[in-house]
Amino acid sequence: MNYENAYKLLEEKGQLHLLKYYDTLSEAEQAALLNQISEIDFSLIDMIGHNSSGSDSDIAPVAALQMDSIAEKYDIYKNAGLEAIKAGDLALVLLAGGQGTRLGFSGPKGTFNVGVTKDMFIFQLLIEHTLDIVKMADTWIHFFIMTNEKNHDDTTSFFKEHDYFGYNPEYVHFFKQEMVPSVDFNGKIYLEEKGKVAMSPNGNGGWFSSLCKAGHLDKLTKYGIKYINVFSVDNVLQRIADPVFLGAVLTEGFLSGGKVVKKAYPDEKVGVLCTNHGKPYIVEYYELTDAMRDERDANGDYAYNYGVTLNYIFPVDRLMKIMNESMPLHIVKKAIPYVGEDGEIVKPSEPNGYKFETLALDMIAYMGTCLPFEVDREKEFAPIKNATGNDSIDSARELLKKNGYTL
Ligand SMILES: CC(=O)N[C@H]1[C@@H](OP(=O)(O)O)O[C@H](CO)[C@@H](O)[C@@H]1O
Repeated sequence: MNYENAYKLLEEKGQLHLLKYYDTLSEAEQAALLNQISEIDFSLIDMIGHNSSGSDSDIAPVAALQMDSIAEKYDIYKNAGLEAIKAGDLALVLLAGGQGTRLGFSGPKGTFNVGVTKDMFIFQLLIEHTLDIVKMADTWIHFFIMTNEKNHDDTTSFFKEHDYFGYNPEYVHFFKQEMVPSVDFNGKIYLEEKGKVAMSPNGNGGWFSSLCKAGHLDKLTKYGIKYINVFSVDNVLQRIADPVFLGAVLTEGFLSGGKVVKKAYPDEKVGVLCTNHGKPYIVEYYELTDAMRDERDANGDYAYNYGVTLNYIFPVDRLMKIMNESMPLHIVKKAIPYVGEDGEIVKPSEPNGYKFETLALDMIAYMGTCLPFEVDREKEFAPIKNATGNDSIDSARELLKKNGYTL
């Protein structure tokens, strides 16, 4: 895109301020800015005021497949899952494109070292968990890793430096999460630097379209992959490619599944798997009303007592359908650093605009059915989200120790 075209487009969209410092930029910076402008999806900005989440809902709880029932059919599930893994039906997608702002760690989250006396990187732990299954199934499992524009190079070089922690590099595939612009409360796109539009990852629901845009759809087809186990980078204890989970989804006749844990307390920051108009649905913790939080079932237990761990199994054929659907867009208030009136960079501590996100949990609604599969939180749920307190490095270290890890 040349300057004239960019000018015309921005004038039409009411975003001409993005060129305010154009003349002061070097040639390379000018080219980079024009390139960024050419990639902006302006239709997002028209959605402000039309947040499509949370409207017209009819929410009801669903019963989880609990650990005691799973134990009874453990061998049946495990064998069914292993058979599918051996047949090459399962691939993995690690969501590592987030910005990790809450943790206050500037590198890619997966490169964070939870070890104390020795190195134990988050990526390393996740790969080691997967290697357990690779050995059990005696087959490599395709391992896709979603990064973002900002952490991609650091992530890929980290894996190379550490020899992929023993994984077969031919089975590791990286792709970048798409970026969307951040805007002020009036829909004006922010500049992050004089020659740079403020962009942020498009939320974890964008992973499948980003995977496809990166050209990996061919691989899914070529390798005959039928299911994808998608999971977050932050839970260092989670079981990945878990044959028991996959086997339960398959044998119980569900189209998808989500691992859930019994909530530690009613306000725990986990999404709850339920139904909306009879279809599987997740109410995120910040959308859970007090009435839902306190509702009891016939046994006197909390009705929405199970939270998702962000570890799902999705069927590839349904994911392909989603590509043509427009996923609900969450317009989220955030504190966005920007170039102020005087040209200086401002770092606000309070929200000053919106970011646009689609969420992985919204994909559930397109899956037909979803099995809430209970796992033991002491053994499988150690998310690292914050620097201290709940879901922190400290709490994760405690849980790792309880599970026999020497840190
Ligand atoms: C959008 C999304 O997927 N949110 C997830 C995710 O929460 P965050 O606070 O966004 O990290 O991880 C939680 C589990 O740690 C899960 O319960 C929740 O639903």
